[in-house]
Amino acid sequence: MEFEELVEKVANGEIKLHQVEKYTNGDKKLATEIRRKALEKKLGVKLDNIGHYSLDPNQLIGKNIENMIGVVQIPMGVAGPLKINGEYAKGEFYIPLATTEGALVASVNRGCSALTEAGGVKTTLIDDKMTRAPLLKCPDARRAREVAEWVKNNLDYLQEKAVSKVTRHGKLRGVKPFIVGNNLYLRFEFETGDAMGMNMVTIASEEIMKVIEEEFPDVKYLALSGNLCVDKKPNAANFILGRGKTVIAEAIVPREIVERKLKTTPELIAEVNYRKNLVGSAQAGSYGFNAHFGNIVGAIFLATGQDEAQITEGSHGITLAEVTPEGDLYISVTMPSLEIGTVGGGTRVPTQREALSIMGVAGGGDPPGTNAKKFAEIVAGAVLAGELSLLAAIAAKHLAKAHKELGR
Ligand SMILES: CC(C)(COP(=O)([O-])OP(=O)([O-])OC[C@H]1O[C@@H](n2cnc3c(N)ncnc32)[C@H](O)[C@@H]1OP(=O)([O-])[O-])[C@@H](O)C(=O)NCCC(=O)NCCSC(=O)C[C@@](C)(O)CC(=O)[O-]
Ligand SMILES: NC(=O)C1=CN([C@@H]2O[C@H](COP(=O)(O)OP(=O)(O)OC[C@H]3O[C@@H](n4cnc5c(N)ncnc54)[C@H](OP(=O)(O)O)[C@@H]3O)[C@@H](O)[C@H]2O)C=CC1
Repeated sequence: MEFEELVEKVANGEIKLHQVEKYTNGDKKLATEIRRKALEKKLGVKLDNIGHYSLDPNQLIGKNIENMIGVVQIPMGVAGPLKINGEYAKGEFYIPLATTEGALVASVNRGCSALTEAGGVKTTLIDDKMTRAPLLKCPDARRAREVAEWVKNNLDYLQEKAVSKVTRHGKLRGVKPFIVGNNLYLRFEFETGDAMGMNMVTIASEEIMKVIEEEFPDVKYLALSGNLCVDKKPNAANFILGRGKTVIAEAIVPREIVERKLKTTPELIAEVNYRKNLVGSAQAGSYGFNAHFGNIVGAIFLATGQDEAQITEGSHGITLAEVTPEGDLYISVTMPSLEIGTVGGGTRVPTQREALSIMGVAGGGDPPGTNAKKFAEIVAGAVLAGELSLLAAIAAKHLAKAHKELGR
């Protein structure tokens, strides 16, 4: 069939959007063009910019996207250099940020400048795991408790019998059972190397369920995700137990730098932080005891091919600010659930992979897991820079002015 005829048939519904590849000999780039042209025709709109891209749909469709019609472009800026004294990230880093919010990159850049001049950010990884919590319906709570005990005592067996069959890097390292009435939620914890790990742990958890169904025929495996994982929703479980990387970034910023570069004082930053980020957030019932983790996490996620829905949990966390006995500023960010990876998912899209390469974290680490850990430390450092700058701007009453000048 000719191009125009195919466009017409897709526009009038004779060929469904997801069936176009059947008529292009599997050429996904051509199918992408046909879908977009058909949509233009049907809706009477022009989609020229969406149709302008360097990515190859043949590499993306079937791995990263379905019904592809083109690409959305988000401007990418860079903040830095940011000096990080981490356990995995050591040195000065530039941070790619994809955003359309004017003043955001300038703000993170200012934070990087102040922190680097102050000697850098110290980062500490507290925990690293990806979780999946299948749901089992048991005859009663007592049976649920028995099953949970069996699972706790048989992790090595489950690793060997189930997990190792479907992944090399995925390792079952723990389980936290929750019982509600006759429902059993098994929150499995896995190491996932450099992958964020959701596909890996989902596939592994299904294998585990097969073993459990065999072992406990009276127990009904009902759902692979029982919502105690917890994926892509604000929640207390991840805030308390952690998910993905749990990471802390901290720094001491000398008073002189706070006054010169941030136009305020350590005392005012500490007071604004206490009354806004701690008291204000408590009153709001928020899991974000911070000013804008979501801004920096979101911009880095979009730039580097992370799962954008997990910005939700990335926005959880606490910012602390206090004046040291020497009169300088101590500031820290504690991020309980930063779900990120440097392999898999959107990280293999060429533009996103280039963004990861700016930080020296594209692909798998040697040994596996070290690249993702390094990336987590860099993200936490960037979040600290963003918090410092925004808190300072609010303390100095510069927020509205900054957004008038850079954001409209
Ligand atoms: C805008 C600034 C940085 C000006 O800050 P300033 O101190 O007036 O700027 P400056 O010209 O004196 O320069 C100081 C440093 O800022 C950086 N800088 C300065 N200008 C630029 C620029 N154009 N591009 C890149 N970097 C820039 C740069 O690093 C420079 O130092 P240097 O490196 O030159 O030694 C400051 O006012 C600021 O950070 N404001 C806060 C803006 C912000 O954080 N916005 C985030 C979004 S707000 C939001 O979405 C969340 C919110 C607020 O609703 C959450 C909540 O409820 O709290
Ligand atoms: N399935 C679901 O329920 C959900 C899926 N997602 C999506 O899942 C995707 C991410 O899943 P994820 O599991 O991270 O990625 P992948 O599914 O791509 O799994 C990672 C792959 O990389 C391989 N690998 C090679 N080198 C390494 C290394 N150094 N460290 C770790 N793995 C390595 C793994 O092999 P091996 O396994 O043999 O170790 C595996 O095949 C995203 O697209 C996300 O949007 C998000 C939420 C839920």
